[in-house]
Amino acid sequence: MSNRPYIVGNWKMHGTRAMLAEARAIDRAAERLIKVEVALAPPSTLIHACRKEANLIGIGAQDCHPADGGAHTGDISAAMLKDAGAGFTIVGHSERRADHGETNVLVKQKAEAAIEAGMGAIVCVGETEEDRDAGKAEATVGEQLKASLPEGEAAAANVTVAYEPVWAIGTGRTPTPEDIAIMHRNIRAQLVEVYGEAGQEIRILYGGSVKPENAVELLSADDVGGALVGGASLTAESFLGIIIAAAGDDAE
Ligand SMILES: O=C[C@H](O)COP(=O)(O)O
Repeated sequence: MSNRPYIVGNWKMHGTRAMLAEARAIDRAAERLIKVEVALAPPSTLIHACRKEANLIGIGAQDCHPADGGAHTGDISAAMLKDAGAGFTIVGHSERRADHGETNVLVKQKAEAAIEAGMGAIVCVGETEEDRDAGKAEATVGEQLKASLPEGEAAAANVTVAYEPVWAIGTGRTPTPEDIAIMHRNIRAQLVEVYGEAGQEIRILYGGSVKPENAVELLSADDVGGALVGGASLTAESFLGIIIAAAGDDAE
């Protein structure tokens, strides 16, 4: 596992070509922040343009179809995303699980399709507020993970896990660093169970209302390998605030 924190911006359904200036500014600043690995997942329509504008940061997708190709109107395969310039894709984001009824089985197929196409896969998991209130947060995330993690020879080397409590996404609410550490410890144990020693090397990101003001605290929780950032990744100014927080002493 790279020791560098991995900070990924998920632009969700935001961004026209006017936002390429933000990608350019992030890319330019990332040159100085060599201790942080930075990536952006813009909407698919901007992947190619972002790849051309930004040379240093990673560019990825927010989803992919599990099939190689075929009669799937409106969908995009992993190979097409790779061809457009994506080096990874997010799969199983809670917004897709909720809005499109995506199951763990489908998330696993998508992760495997991404890896098969030569990309990385960021597999998202996270409990709802009801799960947490019922004391089922760890069990829920454990079940999601068990059924969503990709199999295959290249899986462990190309998968990243993002723990995103659904109730923390876009709400300004966050778990305590202790709660994050407990969840990441469980996720780590499961990764080792599935992938053996290679599971120790897989990065586990935290996502959910990460902002420049709370990034140091959230990133300091045990076994947090970086952050998956939504709203605060939409401007270079706020995203760089998080990247600088992640860089710590190496910011300048
Ligand atoms: O993919 C990113 C997460 O859903 C977090 O979004 P947020 O930072 O706007 O809470």
